[in-house]
Amino acid sequence: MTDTKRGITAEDLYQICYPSEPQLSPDGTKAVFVETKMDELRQYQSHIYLYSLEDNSKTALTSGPFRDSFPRWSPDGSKLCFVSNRSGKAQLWHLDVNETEFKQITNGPNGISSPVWSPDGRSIAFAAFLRTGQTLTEGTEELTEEATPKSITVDKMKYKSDDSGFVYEKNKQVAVVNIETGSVTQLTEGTYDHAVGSWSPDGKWLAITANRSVNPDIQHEIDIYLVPVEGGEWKKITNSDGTYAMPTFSKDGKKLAFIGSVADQHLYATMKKIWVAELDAGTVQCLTADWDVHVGDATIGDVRSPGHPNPGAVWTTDGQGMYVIASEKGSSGIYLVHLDGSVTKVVGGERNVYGFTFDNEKNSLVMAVSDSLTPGDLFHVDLNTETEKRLTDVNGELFQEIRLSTPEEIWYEGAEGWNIQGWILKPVGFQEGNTYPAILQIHGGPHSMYGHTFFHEFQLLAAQGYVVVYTNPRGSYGYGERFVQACCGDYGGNDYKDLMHAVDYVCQFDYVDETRLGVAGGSYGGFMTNWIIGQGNRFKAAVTDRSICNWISFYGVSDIGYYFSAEEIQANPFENPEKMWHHSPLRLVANMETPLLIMHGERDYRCPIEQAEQLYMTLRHRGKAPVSFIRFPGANHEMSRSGDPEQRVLRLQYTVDWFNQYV
Ligand SMILES: CSCC[C@H](NC=O)C(=O)N[C@@H](C)C(=O)N[C@@H](CO)C(=O)O
Repeated sequence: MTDTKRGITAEDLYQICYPSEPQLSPDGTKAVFVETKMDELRQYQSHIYLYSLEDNSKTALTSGPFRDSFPRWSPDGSKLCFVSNRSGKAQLWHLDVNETEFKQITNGPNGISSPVWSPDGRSIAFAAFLRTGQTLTEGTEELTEEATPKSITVDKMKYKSDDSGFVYEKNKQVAVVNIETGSVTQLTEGTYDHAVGSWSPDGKWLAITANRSVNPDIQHEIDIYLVPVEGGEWKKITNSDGTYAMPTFSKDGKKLAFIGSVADQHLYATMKKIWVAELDAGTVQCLTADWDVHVGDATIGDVRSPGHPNPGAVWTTDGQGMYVIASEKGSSGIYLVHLDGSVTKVVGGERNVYGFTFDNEKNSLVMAVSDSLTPGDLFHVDLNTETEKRLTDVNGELFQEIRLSTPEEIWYEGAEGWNIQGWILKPVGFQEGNTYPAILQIHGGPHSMYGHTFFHEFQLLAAQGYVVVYTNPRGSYGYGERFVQACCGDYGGNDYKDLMHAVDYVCQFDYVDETRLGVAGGSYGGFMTNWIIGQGNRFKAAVTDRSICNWISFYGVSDIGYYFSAEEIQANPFENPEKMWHHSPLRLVANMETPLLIMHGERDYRCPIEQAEQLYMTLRHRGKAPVSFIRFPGANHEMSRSGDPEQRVLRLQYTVDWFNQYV
């Protein structure tokens, strides 16, 4: 039979869509969700859809060239609110389920996010960025952001963020809007960032998070607070000893569950745990202290933008536990954490659960799931019968014409005999007896996890005839706390060896042509790519994206530089510049002879473009290896995942062209 299917292309990105944020209605008969896709102008659109679990119909509730998100049911299920940029900035909108008209509720000067309904359905709490002195005034007063100032006085260290740009004068504040009158009450103020958590069941308290330390530049702790909605004294729940997030009240209002980690020497290289506060007793306890698994979705992909609102800890009705997403060995699933600390896997499998909504009455859920061959779809799970039903197939038509490669999982011996997990993607159209070039892909973070999720770039390389190898070296999530922390202070040491052992492992297969190897990675993965080509000429070509090459300059220019390198490199430029330099690939340029493609976003504040500029200039000056430098105007660190669609496609094309030319 002739295979009429084709390999995936870079431009297929324009067709790929995905659902997210499923939210079951209070009666459990329907779910709303967000579907994100690109329009004919190659701009993102996201719309709110309604899925009826009774007749399996799917209806678009919103449309047009807008980004709609955060759909949330009112407690009685008669209304929906959502966030939309349809009037310019992201504002809160409101929709009566039986009507088609939307009503704008907020008019925050810099947009709003994260709406949460009050239990009586009269108000909605939300978060908004506000400049010092700026307020969320009542009603619909027209407020516009001032023009770019002629000068900027920087008087704090956390003054820019890759995500939000220059935040020198803005802070995230929590407010409550009455949906009938539109009156807004701002609950927080000052030069601190706050985030909305949940309402107490009696509607009197709002659980929020904030870093209100004396010096938030240096003290990174985030605390949980209870704020009385009608005014009065706040209650501080945690003790400024860690970073805590997403507090949710138990149904009886007596407990608060949240996700976080204690701040010891590690801020990032620490797995998130589940915590519970007993509000009357004033105690806080870590429920999962002995569970060596990261709470949250650590999976890294390149189709969905990271940081989709995650349900956090979802209490069971009997208050005896909570459902969470957690990440293990390349998969993320749903787990039930009991109050006694025991944990039951509720939804497993080789896949990436990136969102869910639970129906306690029916003991069922709707989840958003990706796997190696699916960018994302919604599934209904009935936990009584342990049956699953696929609700959407949003890329079904497109993927009918595409031949994808199915990854094969590998476990191999890394440095010090450690067991390392990885995957091999054989070329599309693979034929026994043939040999193929291979590309090693390295993820960033370094505290993230490759896994059972869709990766367009890998499929594209497989379609171009490459074997793609991707593994989780030490530093990755998914294999316990010791594994996550094992790269700290040793960048380019055993993490590098774990990756080289992966290359040795795949080169033992007859189908891999070990004379035709390439290497690619982004961010920390770009650091490692630079490091690898500084070690010798094993690879024929390399692609380094949003990379780090010099920890000394990174310290002062990255939004996280001054504390990220303290933990990850375990050095700073004023006490131990030698160590900073020792771990900097720029130190190794004299050895670099591998043809290198450098790609970087010009507005990347995480790994600023000066990193790419230094590497490019030094390599050009030496003139030993072909080097090409592609700058992406306006792009930030997230460009390859959620940036301008045309830039994303260009980036993929440059990558393929570079490997096709040199490998
Ligand atoms: C504020 S998040 C903490 C820093 C984060 N590290 C996570 O482990 C990070 O941004 N690190 C970059 C250097 C990096 O490697 N980023 C990765 C993962 O987001 C990337 O692919 O860009």
